[in-house]
Amino acid sequence: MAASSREASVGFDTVLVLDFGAQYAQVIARRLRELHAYSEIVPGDAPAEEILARRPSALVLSGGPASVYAEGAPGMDPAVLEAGLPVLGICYGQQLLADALGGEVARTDAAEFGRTSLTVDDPGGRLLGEQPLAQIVWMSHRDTVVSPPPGCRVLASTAASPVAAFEDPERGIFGVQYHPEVSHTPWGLEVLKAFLDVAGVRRTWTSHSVIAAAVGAVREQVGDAQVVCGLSGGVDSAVAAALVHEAVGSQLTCLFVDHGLLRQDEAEQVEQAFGAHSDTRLVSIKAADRFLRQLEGVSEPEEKRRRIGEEFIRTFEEAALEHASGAAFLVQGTLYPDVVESGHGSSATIKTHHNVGGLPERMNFDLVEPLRWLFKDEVRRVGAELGLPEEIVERQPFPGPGLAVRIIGEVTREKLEVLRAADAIFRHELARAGLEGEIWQAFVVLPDVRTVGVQGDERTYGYPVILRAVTSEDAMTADFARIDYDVLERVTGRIVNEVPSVGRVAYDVTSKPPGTIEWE
Ligand SMILES: Nc1ncnc2c1ncn2[C@@H]1O[C@H](COP(=O)(O)OP(=O)(O)OP(=O)(O)O)[C@@H](O)[C@H]1O
Ligand SMILES: O=c1[nH]c(=O)c2[nH+]cn([C@@H]3O[C@H](COP(=O)(O)O)[C@@H](O)[C@H]3O)c2[nH]1
Ligand SMILES: NC(=O)CC[C@H](N)C(=O)O
Ligand SMILES: [Mg+2]
Repeated sequence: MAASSREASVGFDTVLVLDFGAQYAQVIARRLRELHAYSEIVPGDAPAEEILARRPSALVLSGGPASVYAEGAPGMDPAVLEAGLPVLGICYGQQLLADALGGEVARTDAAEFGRTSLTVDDPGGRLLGEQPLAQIVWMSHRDTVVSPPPGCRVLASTAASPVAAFEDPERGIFGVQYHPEVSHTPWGLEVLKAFLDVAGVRRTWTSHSVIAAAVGAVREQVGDAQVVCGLSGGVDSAVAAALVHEAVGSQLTCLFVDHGLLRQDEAEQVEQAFGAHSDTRLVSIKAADRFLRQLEGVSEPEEKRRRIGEEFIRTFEEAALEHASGAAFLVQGTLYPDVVESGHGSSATIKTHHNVGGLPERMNFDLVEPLRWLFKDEVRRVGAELGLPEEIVERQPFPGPGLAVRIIGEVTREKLEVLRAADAIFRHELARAGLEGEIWQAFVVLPDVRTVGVQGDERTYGYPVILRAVTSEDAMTADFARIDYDVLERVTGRIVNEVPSVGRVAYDVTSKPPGTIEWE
């Protein structure tokens, strides 16, 4: 069905991150890619054949919540280590490596969480050889390696970790107790870079080479067949469409669906932006009635996504018959975080994004997803490189299920109107205050409750709305935006005055985690 990972990595040296349940295995993959080494995440316990079939040039073992000496602790197929690939273990990964190779791991008396002072005791090694002897690292552990595997030299220590880093470059074995992937470890990126250098990983993964590889893979996948692309006006589908257009030109027809869950004036704006300056055929489909019918009486978020995902596919199928000679390939702008959050590998399912887990079992399409292995910032760079205008490349994300996941409970036409009006005011005022650039996403949420107020000496009993604005790097983590109270006051004043049924406005100050960006 979907393009396999092997197609994505053709022509690039690949570093596989074996995930042992780390909170942010993605962050390791991101950092490696920042260093221009292509990286993907696989479940830590995947069979050796599966891992080696990807022809990795090196492996990184992630952190994880378990203790290696505990019963049932996640481990790896021993044949993976026997293959002799360069390996870097991080935290749990380091402990696993030590345990597998004859070292010793034990619980320490003093756990280390957060900022920790590290001493490089042996500056003669490859991993830390170029680094300051005293430095700050970020730790998150209770267990520690007390003796390294025979043949490995100890490079560094902290108060609670006698073996905070070890290596045997001859055998390609490296381990660090701390987290080089997080920005709180100032010399962390240098650790990863040193590892890639010793491992001989070629760092050739750039937007330019990504485009060349993706264009080739798309051509090979679709041949001279007709292709349709779900185009939302968002960054991901715009970049996916541009890539596919580059690959197969006039075989591509883009389908924009107005499902009645879009923001104020959005349909017209998308039609204008993409109809005007693009040489790709764009078909605009009015489908509000059928989507809203599917959502009648539905309040559970996963069920909303599933129904919307299915209705998208049915709409695309009909449109492909009518406008694209029954095209059997569907291009989607699916990104890596969509895949990860929908419960890929060993990560938990947070929400089944409509375009991944929300897809129906039966459909008449093979998927073409050239961005399935990319993070958002990487997609933006690819878009810029393909020459897409800045207003498209820098656009804030908007979820495919649209306002349906911002109306808590059942979606009705009346609630859609209330939310659209409030949302337009919030975004307009942010733009006026010049804050759009620093905010990842800003929107309004309509909860399923009523609230008492007083306006013009009269009791009101209307909706509260919640303003949500976040900063983020890749939507995997996020923080609430520190918006000026004056701006919030202006927004609130306008909303309660201009949207009659809203009597109260709140600002959401939750980060992700523990919240998610959307409320559903
Ligand atoms: N209104 C729509 N019409 C057609 N296709 C859509 C629509 N909304 C979403 N899709 C499809 O679902 C995919 C996933 O949606 P998603 O919102 O994650 O991406 P995007 O809209 O392209 O970019 P962004 O994340 O920046 O909003 C899109 O890339 C597109 O293929
Ligand atoms: O196309 C989409 N289909 C979905 O079902 C979906 N759910 C969340 N999002 C968007 O994904 C990013 C992360 O959102 P969360 O923190 O709410 O999980 C944010 O950018 C969200 O807007 C979706 N996009
Ligand atoms: N962050 C981690 O990988 C923790 C590893 C292990 N659970 C410990 O406490 O040491
Ligand atoms: Mg979108």
